[in-house]
Amino acid sequence: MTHVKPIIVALDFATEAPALALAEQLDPTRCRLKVGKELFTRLGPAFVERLQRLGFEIFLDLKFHDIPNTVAAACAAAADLGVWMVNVHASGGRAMMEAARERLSRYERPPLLIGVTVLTSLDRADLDAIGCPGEPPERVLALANLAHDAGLDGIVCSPLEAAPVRAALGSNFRLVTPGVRPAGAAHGDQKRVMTPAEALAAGADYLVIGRPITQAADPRSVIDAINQSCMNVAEN
Ligand SMILES: O=c1ccn([C@@H]2O[C@H](COP(=O)(O)O)[C@@H](O)[C@H]2O)c(=O)[nH]1
Repeated sequence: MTHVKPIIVALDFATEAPALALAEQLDPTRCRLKVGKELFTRLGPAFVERLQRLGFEIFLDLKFHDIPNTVAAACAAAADLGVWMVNVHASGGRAMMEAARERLSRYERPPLLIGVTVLTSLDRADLDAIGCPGEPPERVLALANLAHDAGLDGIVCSPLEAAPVRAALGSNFRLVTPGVRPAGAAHGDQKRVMTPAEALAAGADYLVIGRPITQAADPRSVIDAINQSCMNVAEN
């Protein structure tokens, strides 16, 4: 089987007009949308609902990281909004992730609950500097295991770690990968990067892609080209 609709477009905009203009150009059968901290802080739940009315499944990327009670309540707020996917920082700990899981289990159709491992903008030197020495894959695997044991549906990691996490945690654990760049695209602040086809071949389920699409002259053709490049990558 090949991947169905792997692209999640990161809708990182400062105002409503360009975000809505892009969403209205895109096809919900070809991609999902991600609403992150910038857009959500500016436009709030009403904008998420508007995107959902256009037919899009929404990944609400707010990366909750707080005490268990607070994170569980925030996840419930996301579920009430009807989003498709929500995330928490796995480094918030097992009790925090379990509290989120328990709270979402009260919903008939809860959003997918995903744990952020090591941000794709960090490399080994950055981990050293924040007092977490070691290679990113080592830390990603440890946090992936913790998220899995806490009952989460998957993790955010870079595609570079997809293969070892997939091998360790099996085919049902969702791997959501930012740090994806079509060949030749600028990496910007992303440090752990692969192309879309490489990411899927390594075991990623979803490709979170922002600037290469949102800043393109013709975002739809970039999405079509990425989907085309991924067509023959088999699921593993
Ligand atoms: O580790 C992470 C977690 C989240 N992100 C988010 O993904 C997109 C990537 O955007 P690009 O423009 O393709 O770099 C962005 O919204 C981040 O907040 C991430 O990059 N890495």
